[in-house]
Amino acid sequence: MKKVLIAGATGAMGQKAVDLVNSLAGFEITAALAPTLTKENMTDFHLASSVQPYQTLDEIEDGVADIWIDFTLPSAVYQNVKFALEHGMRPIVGTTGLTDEQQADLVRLSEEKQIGGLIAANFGMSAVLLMKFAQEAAKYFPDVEIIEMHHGDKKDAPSGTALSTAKLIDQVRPAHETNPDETESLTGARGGDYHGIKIHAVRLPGYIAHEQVLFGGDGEALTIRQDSFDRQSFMNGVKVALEKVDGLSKLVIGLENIL
Ligand SMILES: NC(=O)C1=CN([C@@H]2O[C@H](COP(=O)(O)OP(=O)(O)OC[C@H]3O[C@@H](n4cnc5c(N)ncnc54)[C@H](OP(=O)(O)O)[C@@H]3O)[C@@H](O)[C@H]2O)C=CC1
Ligand SMILES: O=C(O)C1=N[C@H](C(=O)O)C[C@H](O)C1
Repeated sequence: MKKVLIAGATGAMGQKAVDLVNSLAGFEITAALAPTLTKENMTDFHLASSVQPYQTLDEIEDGVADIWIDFTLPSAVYQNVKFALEHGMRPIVGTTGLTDEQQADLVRLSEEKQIGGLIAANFGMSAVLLMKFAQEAAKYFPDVEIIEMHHGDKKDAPSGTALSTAKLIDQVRPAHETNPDETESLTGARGGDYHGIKIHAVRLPGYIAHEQVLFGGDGEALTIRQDSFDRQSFMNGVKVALEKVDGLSKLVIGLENIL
């Protein structure tokens, strides 16, 4: 039986992860971490009374879990994953907001400790395919902008998926010219900028997680779009990660690299 700790167990994604692990044979939630989680309110979050609740990292005992699932906050994820690796737990990380330096640092630590895990900006198949198709299209359409649309509670912008999409496009797109005369009469009107790729972040109630990649060419355009209508859609990817994490020898970046 693999022992699992869920960090962010009280959150929107953490709750989906709790239900997933509760439903899987061969895995057991033994611990959960969230600042407001207590012995008293644990069952409200579908956690069995045998689960050890923690509110802070320094309370967590050695050996309490083999696998660390993380759906927390951009401000917490680096310390969490570092803690997991330093205490022999295999991280499966969905939380966004890690900088390139933080990610590289965690990969180095995982190599040093020889502990496998996964960091995935998006566990949904439609988003993984969107990123793959967008990278392919960028070889032929260097003029591209990204629009990501999320629920109003999202803390980080742009989304991790949009940033990953921009990085993948940046790896392959040919050099191209931008309009040197462009100005903004309203700051931010042209969106965020990743190496010349504009990213526009929309936050509205009713939305869950959606992304469009717009390519423009001479007299034609290509739009690639994905929609996550239900957070349950991310759980297929988390399940694959749970099944494969034992076979990984370091932190892998991107769900596509373990499929
Ligand atoms: N990779 C993917 O496929 C997906 C990734 N995400 C990402 O997952 C993350 C979480 O999203 P979501 O569930 O919507 O967010 P929520 O705000 O709903 O949940 C955040 C959770 O983190 C907990 N938390 C807050 N601070 C800490 C801390 N210092 N240590 C540990 N836990 C903490 C909160 O606990 P409390 O309730 O006690 O405050 C809560 O349980 C985001 O980064 C989001 O972008 C989201 C969807 C899919
Ligand atoms: O906060 C969310 O909801 C999501 N976060 C991830 C991201 O930032 O890309 C994945 C998905 O977009 C949902």
